Amino acid sequence: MSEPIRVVVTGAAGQIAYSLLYMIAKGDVFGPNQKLILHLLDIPPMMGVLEGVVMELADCALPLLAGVVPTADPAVGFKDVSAAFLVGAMPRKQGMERKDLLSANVKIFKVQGEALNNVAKKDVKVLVVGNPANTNALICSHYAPSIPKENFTAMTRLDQNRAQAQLAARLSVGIDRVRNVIIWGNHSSTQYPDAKNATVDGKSVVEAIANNDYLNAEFVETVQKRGAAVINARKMSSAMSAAKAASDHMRDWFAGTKDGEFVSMGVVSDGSYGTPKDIVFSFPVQIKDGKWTIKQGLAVDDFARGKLDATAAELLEEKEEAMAVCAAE
Ligand SMILES: NC(=O)c1ccc[n+]([C@@H]2O[C@H](COP(=O)([O-])OP(=O)(O)OC[C@H]3O[C@@H](n4cnc5c(N)ncnc54)[C@H](O)[C@@H]3O)[C@@H](O)[C@H]2O)c1
Ligand SMILES: O=C(O)C[C@H](O)C(=O)O
Repeated sequence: MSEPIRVVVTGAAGQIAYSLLYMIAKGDVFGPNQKLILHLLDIPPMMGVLEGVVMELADCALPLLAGVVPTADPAVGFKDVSAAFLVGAMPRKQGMERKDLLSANVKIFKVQGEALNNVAKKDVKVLVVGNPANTNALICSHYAPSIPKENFTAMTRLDQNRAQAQLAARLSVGIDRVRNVIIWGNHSSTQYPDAKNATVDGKSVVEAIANNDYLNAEFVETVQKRGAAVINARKMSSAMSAAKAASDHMRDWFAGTKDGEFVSMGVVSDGSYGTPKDIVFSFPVQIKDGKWTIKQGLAVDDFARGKLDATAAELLEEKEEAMAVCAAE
């Protein structure tokens, strides 16, 4: 059993954290042999609720959980952490787009970037879940210049899981038989869920489904709008599935991807696939020894090109607005 690592979850009194903390503390993310000290960061008015979460974590009687640090102070929350789940932010309500949250939420990620810069381990792996996730991750990295840009990622794994589930249902096969579906771009309704490189039992999904109208329209729109559909039904945004996706994202980042497989993560663009540099764009990545690399050489046809350009344009607009909000602080 190795020494405990410190892991922070922000928004620890909120609904995603309520599912996520249990997944982390029972070993789903860092494995069955890795002890943890969980740092739980939220805002001062939520400290009473957080006390209840701390009690429940204790009552789960989890052998891997070596300590819990509840706090409203980012300097304590981010101190010496090896992994950071940045969940804490306002969720959208019915009728809103995720970018409507930008001016309220982006300031949180400026403050937390500065705190990570000052007190976290320099090799901390940061996953931004709070929306608009891609742009918040960019801002967080911008205000943490002593930590490599590669260490900041945004979550599009929920979109990937949704896409995989849609394809598996369409094909009437188990979820684990569908691989390598890609989410390109922003975690927003401009994202491009791409089944063209996906496989079912190692064979092409495009050939198995044999219906390009479905793959280019209904499939894309269902995944793009799934978050809104959950909000319309639950009157609250997705939480259990978001926690599962955050757990999947961080597990793969630490443990690596399987040979021949890739997963989607929002990462700082290096210009791959003709995208603008220095925005956080979701790409297919392969991961080895804790480092991700963008999967190169996949075909991008004219249809896909239009989708990639549209989602990149939205990210450039969000970046400009976010930088202006932070500069005005
Ligand atoms: N990327 C994704 O796929 C994805 C999926 C689902 C939800 N989300 C986003 O995740 C965020 C959280 O969703 P939720 O349902 O858990 O919301 P929630 O309102 O239940 O919880 C958010 C928590 O964050 C806390 N918080 C606010 N400001 C904070 C700060 N400065 N520091 C620390 N904590 C702070 C709040 O007090 C609250 O406890 C939202 O922005 C939501 O839109 C993203
Ligand atoms: O859609 C939302 O606002 C929440 C989350 O980003 C989701 O995709 O479910």
